[in-house]
Amino acid sequence: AACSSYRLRDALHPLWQSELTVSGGTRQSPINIQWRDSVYDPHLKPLKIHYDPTTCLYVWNNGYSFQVEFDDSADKSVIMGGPLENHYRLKQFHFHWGAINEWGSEHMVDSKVYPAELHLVHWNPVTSTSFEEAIMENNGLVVIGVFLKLGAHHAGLQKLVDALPAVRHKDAIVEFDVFDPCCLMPSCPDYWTYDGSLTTPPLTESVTWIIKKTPIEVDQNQLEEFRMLLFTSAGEEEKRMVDNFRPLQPLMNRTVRSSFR
Ligand SMILES: Cc1ccn(O)c(=O)c1
Ligand SMILES: [Zn+2]
Repeated sequence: AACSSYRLRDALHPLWQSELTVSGGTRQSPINIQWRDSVYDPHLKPLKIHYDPTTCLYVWNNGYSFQVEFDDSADKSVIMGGPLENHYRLKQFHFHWGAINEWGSEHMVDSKVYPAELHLVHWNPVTSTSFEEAIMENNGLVVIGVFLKLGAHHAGLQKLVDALPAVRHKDAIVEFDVFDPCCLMPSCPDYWTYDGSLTTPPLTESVTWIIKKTPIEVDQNQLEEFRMLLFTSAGEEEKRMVDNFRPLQPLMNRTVRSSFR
C-alpha cells in the first residue's frame, strides 16, 4: 500500500507532473541499486574531498528544495579520485525528503527507501566554463548522494536547520557563511557509482552519480524542520515542501559499480 501511494504521490508532485519521463532517456535517475547486481571495480580509487568552508555563500529556497550555494569561481572546494578523470568543483548541495519517515530518498538500495537524501552537486571546470554549461555536457556533473536515516541528532546539520525558518518561502535567501559540508559525509569510504541524470528539469543525462553506502543519522526534529519549509512564495496559499523526490527510473543498459567488495 505504501508503495503504490508512494508512486502515486510522486506522480502528483507539481515539479514532475509534466516531466515524469524524458523522451528517449537511456540513463535517467534515480534508480534502485540492487546490491547483488553491482560490480566491484578494483580500479575505482578512494574519493578525495577538499572543501573550503569559506566558499559557502548562502542558503535559499528554490521552490523544490533548500539549497546551499558555494563560490565556484576557483578550484577551492573540489572532489577528485573515485571514478573521476579530473577534479570537479562544488557548486551547491540540497536535500530530497518525504512527508513521513517511510519515504523521501530518491535512490533506493535493494528497494529500501530512506527518509531523506543529500545531494552535493559538482561540475567539471576542465570541460565546461560554468555550471550552467556543464549541465548540458556528457559527464559535466558529479553528484554525491548521501542517505539520511532517523537516529541520533546531527550537530553539524543543526547549523543549517537553524537557518531554515529564514528561508521558509520560495525565493527566500539568507546569508550562510563558513559551513563545511564534509561534516555531512559518512566516515565510511564505500560508494556505488553509475551514469545517470539530473532528477529535476532539465533531467539532462550529464551526471556521474556517487552514492555513499552508509547513511548519516539525523533526528526526528531535524527531519520535521525540513517538512516545515514551503513550496510556495510569501502571500500564496501555503503548500508544505515535502515529497520533493523523483520516482524511480529504469536501469536499462547500465551497470552499477561498487568501490567495495
Ligand atoms: C543539478 C541538480 C539539480 C537538481 N537535483 O536534484 C540534483 O540532484 C542536481
Ligand atoms: Zn537532488
